[in-house]
Amino acid sequence: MQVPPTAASAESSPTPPPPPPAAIVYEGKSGKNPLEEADFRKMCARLPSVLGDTTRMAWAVDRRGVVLLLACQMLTGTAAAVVLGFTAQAMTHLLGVGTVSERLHGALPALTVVTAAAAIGRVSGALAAYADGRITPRLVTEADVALVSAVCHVEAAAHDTDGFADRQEAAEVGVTRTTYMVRDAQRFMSALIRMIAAAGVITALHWVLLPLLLLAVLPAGAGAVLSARVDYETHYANVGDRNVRGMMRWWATSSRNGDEVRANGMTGYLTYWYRALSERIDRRTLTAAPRMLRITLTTSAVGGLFLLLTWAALAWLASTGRVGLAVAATAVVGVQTALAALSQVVLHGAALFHTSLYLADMRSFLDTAAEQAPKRGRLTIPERVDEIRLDEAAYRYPGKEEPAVAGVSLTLRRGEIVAVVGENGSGKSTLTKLITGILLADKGRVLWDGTDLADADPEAVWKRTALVPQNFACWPLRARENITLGQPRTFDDGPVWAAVDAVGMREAVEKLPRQLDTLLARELFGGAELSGGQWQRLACARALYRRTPLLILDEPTSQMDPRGEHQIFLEIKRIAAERMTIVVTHQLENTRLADRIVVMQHGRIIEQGGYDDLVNAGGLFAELVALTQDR
Ligand SMILES: Nc1ncnc2c1ncn2[C@@H]1O[C@H](COP(=O)(O)OP(=O)(O)OP(=O)(O)O)[C@@H](O)[C@H]1O
Repeated sequence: MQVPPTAASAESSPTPPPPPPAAIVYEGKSGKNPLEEADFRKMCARLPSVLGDTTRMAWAVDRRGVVLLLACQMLTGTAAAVVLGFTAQAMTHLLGVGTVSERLHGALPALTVVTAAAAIGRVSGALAAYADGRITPRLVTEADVALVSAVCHVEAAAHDTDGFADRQEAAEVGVTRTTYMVRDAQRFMSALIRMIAAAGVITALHWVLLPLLLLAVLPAGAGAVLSARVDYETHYANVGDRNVRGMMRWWATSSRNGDEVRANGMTGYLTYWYRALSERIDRRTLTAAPRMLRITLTTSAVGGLFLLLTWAALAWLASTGRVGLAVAATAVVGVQTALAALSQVVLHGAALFHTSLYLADMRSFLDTAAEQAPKRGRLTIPERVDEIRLDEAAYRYPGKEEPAVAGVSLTLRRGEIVAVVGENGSGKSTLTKLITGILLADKGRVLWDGTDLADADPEAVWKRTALVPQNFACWPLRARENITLGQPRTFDDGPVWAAVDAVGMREAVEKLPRQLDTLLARELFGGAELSGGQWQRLACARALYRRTPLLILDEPTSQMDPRGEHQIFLEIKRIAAERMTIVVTHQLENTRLADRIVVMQHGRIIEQGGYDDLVNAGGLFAELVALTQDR
């Protein structure tokens, strides 16, 4: 394996050092950290809504679990209050007057209650953890499925908008954080209840203890929230890099790209790249560590000072006789309990707040995705379509100066085969996306038997389309689902085998270990793999199986042998009468089968006609044909 030269060796090397990963800087709306303007008060004010949201989401997945959780929390809190209250009573007896046995006897009823309440507290705590265990997995699944579904449902154009993938990555983190949501909320709530109970008891003993106690814990609270903020800032700064690292990880380690990686000697560069990017992420994370340390040290010092004051105040109250010894002893227990509960409130409150930041990313992404879901009309498309008409249709990708399709007028009729040709980037694939309504024209219209695609339900349109895209998917599904895409037409496999035959794949499928039931993923146990051309044949079978009024094949035979290609084009001709067929191709010989050839350049149609007419016309088509013959 060739390792890229280091900076030192690069100096003596005649080749330049490998370039570091590109820096990705996002600007604009989605590049703004939502925390930049948030302050401590706003953060605290956010907790009730986070609790409300958590409850609502949990309620939607498991009502009984939520009821159990809430009941357990009330019980835990009450038990804590009872323990503290009766400890105070027991103290009064134990530190009161009389013999040891008389004092113990007097304290016994209170001690019994303390024991029972403590036991109830433990049991309800365990039940609360059980309820959390019931709710959380389903909550995570719901959030995960909501995210996958939202991404699958957005307009295709949404993927081209600035920062979409990064916001999706941030939302993915939100989904994983859902795991902690209920746990954090539950711990926060039970600490809060314990704290209120303890604070009540302390205030009853002497009011001055309460403000001192609060002052002792608040700095720790501020510290925890500030640390959460620093942590989130780091996370936010790393979103872009993590996103591209995740993509590269898949590309570099997937066996699909393994041959290219190895034979092109890319392993060294890819691992260098991966390490370099990971180190950049680490550097940002490490920069945050000293800030975190400063925050923790400062807030702990201030908190410790106030705690000292609390104990001093208690000593002063007891030594000056302002409170009795029994009360002072109870106060010690109360202060300890309240302090522990307050620290927990602060800790879990900060954790909850922290989690809420990630969840907010998830929610905001889901909201954005909902806004970017198709908002077109509800018109349906009948089973039979006779004509598709493009009326000065144009489309410009976001962030591009020039339109990819710059005003195309074209009419396709049932029974017709139209070949679309043109040089790379001339707008052929974009045109097919406009015809199928994957993209909606910015200007002009696309009409299916008079129905404007902007007014039609996209699902209704896509029920009538079949597409073999240039970059087709090799689904890790069984061979059967790779053809039907999970939409069987009959209970038997007749139509599936018909599609297999149409692309000449019967022999190959019959040789698979479990024929149509074979999992087509070498990476999975029991899975099998097809060759590149066989996968492409399967992608064609998938489109042919659908039997729709519109069939679009974008470079359908680029990986096929002549026999496969011949077979596909025979099939296209055989079924052409019942549909409109569009074939995008650079194999100009294949355009001979078309009724009409459309030549595109810079997003416009510059020539149209039959093969011989266009060759004789001496235009771009003739030039391209001549180039194919110049060997
Ligand atoms: N998702 C996208 N975002 C931005 N620009 C795009 C996108 N897809 C395509 N383009 C641009 O639109 C123009 C037309 O692309 P299109 O894929 O339609 O060309 P094509 O004729 O199909 O090319 P090819 O023969 O290489 O497949 C090109 O300039 C391309 O860079």
